[in-house]
Amino acid sequence: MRLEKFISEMAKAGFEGAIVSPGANLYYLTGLHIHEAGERLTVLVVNAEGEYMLLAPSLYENVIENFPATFWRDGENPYHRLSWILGELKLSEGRLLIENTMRADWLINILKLGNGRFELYPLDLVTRELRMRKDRHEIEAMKHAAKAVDRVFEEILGWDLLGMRERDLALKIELAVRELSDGISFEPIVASGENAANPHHAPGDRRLRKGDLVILDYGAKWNGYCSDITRTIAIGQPSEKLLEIYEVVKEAQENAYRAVREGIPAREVDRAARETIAKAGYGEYFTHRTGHGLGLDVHEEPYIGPDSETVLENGMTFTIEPGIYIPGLGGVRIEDDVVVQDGRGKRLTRAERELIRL
Ligand SMILES: CSCC[C@H](N)C(=O)N1CCC[C@H]1C(=O)O
Repeated sequence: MRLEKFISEMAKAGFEGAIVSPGANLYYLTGLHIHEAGERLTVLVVNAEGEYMLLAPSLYENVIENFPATFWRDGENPYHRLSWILGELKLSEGRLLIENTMRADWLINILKLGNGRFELYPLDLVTRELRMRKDRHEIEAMKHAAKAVDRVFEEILGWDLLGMRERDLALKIELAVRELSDGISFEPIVASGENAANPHHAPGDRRLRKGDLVILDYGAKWNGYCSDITRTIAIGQPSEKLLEIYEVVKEAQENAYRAVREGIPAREVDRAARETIAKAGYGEYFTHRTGHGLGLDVHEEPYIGPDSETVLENGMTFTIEPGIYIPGLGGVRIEDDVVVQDGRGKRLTRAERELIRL
């Protein structure tokens, strides 16, 4: 069904075919969950006439059922097979869509096969429009993924965090997420004290101390769909300055959430957060966009930034996660996952947003 829709949109957009490698698009289009195939060439080839063929390593022969596929064995050259498939599907030349995230070695070999006869374009020219609006099954899966991270936050509040290393806390969070879901949507971020001034801090050996604000950013997967939550908690009594920035970020997040409306450009949501932070005098310390789309990928369309033209529609799902990061001092970020429903935003993640002191 999704594959048919994709083929019709691809043809309308003037492309002769597409080459899709394993990942969110392949899963979205076919329901095939192919574990990262590593270096072994695995691609779905589709043409605008509705014909398609999966080329996969023979390791998958027993697990891919009811799907047109051809398998190659270790020792064979898979590109000979791919060349044959491209010929059969009349795709030896022309405008082709190619998976944005394809490995460079596969891409280079495919370009060699084309010998200058392919014009390649990123696949997401077509898939981003299809994937941006979620149906009720997708939203259901995202609600499950969101519930899991809310529950993990409740668990975290019961742990003895004082003196714990960031990396140990990140591992505990990962295990707790895995217990309640299909897995993590990205490696948890635990950023304490001055490390919290780095929005993508990699958890290290620093131990949580009294007076720290600690950013906890983690996500779960359910049926392929992601959640992504951030809460900032306090260990003991933080400084007045940290308490002040916490309140500013909380207000910015609330204002951005309230700004969500069907029919407005996504940049209006970003503006609501950014203006709140700028008015409080911290504009230069809000160094990233307000949010990103969320679905099969943890970062996808619609992006919620100052230049986001995408007009919000019911069924779109994204994060709202403003932050303030002050080098040498620390930082705060508060993030929820939101769906546009009945014309307004509805939070999927619901964990406590008031500052919790442990
Ligand atoms: C996938 S790693 C980062 C996860 C995090 N929740 C996130 O998306 N962000 C943290 C800083 C801003 C935002 C981002 O756009 O990267």
